Amino acid sequence: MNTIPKLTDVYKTHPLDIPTNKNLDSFEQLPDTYDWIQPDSFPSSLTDPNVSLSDSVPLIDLSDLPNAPHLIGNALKTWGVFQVINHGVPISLLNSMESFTNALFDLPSPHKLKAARTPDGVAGYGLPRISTFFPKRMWSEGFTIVGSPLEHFQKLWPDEYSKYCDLTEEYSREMGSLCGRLIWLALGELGITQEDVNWAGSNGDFKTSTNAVIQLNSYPICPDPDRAMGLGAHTDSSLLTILYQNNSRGLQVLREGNRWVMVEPVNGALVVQVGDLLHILTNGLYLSSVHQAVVNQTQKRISIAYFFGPSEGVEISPINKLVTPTRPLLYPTITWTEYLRKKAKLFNNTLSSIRLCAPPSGVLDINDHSEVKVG
Ligand SMILES: C=C1C[C@]23C[C@@]1(O)CC[C@H]2[C@@]12CCC[C@@](C)(C(=O)O1)[C@H]2[C@@H]3C(=O)O
Ligand SMILES: O=C(O)CCC(=O)C(=O)O
Ligand SMILES: [Fe+2]
Repeated sequence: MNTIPKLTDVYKTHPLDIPTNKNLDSFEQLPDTYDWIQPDSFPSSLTDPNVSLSDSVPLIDLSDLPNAPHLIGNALKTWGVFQVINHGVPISLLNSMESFTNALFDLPSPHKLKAARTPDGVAGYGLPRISTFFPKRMWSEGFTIVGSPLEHFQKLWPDEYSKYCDLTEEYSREMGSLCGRLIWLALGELGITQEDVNWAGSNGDFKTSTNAVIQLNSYPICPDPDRAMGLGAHTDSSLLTILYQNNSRGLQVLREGNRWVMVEPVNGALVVQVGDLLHILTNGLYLSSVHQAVVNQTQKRISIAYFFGPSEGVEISPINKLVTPTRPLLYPTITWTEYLRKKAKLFNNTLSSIRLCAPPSGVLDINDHSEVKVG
């Protein structure tokens, strides 16, 4: 029988033992193993006076009904990312998730290691798998939640695990419905209706056909932030990622394939990013956002990424209506698990490795990551 691999089993065929970071708070100087100094990297609006500061990621008010859909479509075609306010997710929930994330990373290292990710697993405490693609270590810690976090939370908080399980479940529910809303607004701008996406479910709410992963990130204060890197340049594999960042700069997005732009924190806003699978679904029309997280010397930073993707077994391929004589089929059919397995080996070259033909001329190809320099 041909069984469909579960998201939690995706790395069973490609286990990786990634050493966890030492307690980063204890360093007064940047150790050589964390020294990224990047002479060839793209300029950044923070460090390079030639990079325009007026270039800022679109900020969209979701309650601005006549205009929001069009602004979303434009942002995803040109940036692959925008910030959203009036999104309907209670600010109190965002604050609670922020406190919970701080509580998790503030636990002593040996305690956090009780919930360490196994080499062939997806969930738990540790450095993201992408760290193995970079020659130097990343100045961060992560914790990944897939499905129920019960087992891990029981180890971290034997007395309080259930309140944290309830909190992450509520967060997942709210983020899932926001993702559903945003996807339909974004697809609607391309003339796509529910009939064109048969896997979205009979009422189009994606409830039974999607999966979610929550990634908690922590970036401790760094003694030499200009030489270090929190999370190296990458795209997300999801359809859509919704990122909450506390009031501290760090997230940068690659603009027009040649410069980094800081995503300025806005109170209560969420950052919405196109992932590789939405890029595939829209036959390359929406750009998968290339991004990285830098660190700073004054404030600890946390972020919470919600990756919204199709369930195991759902096959993603470019929507028929978006394949035309002038825009031929760019990608083959693929599931999220198949894609993640390829990405575990090919990282930023995964999209270009499965591309069926060159993108139409005149179309900016920021998703050809073979040019992304990582220092
Ligand atoms: C479903 C997933 C997306 C993700 C890989 C993972 O299996 C679990 C963590 C996710 C994350 C978070 C940090 C950046 C990233 C590129 C990584 O290495 O792990 C993403 C992965 C992704 O989107 O490809
Ligand atoms: O911390 C950030 O701002 C970025 C996090 C991120 O890109 C991720 O978790 O995939
Ligand atoms: Fe990311």
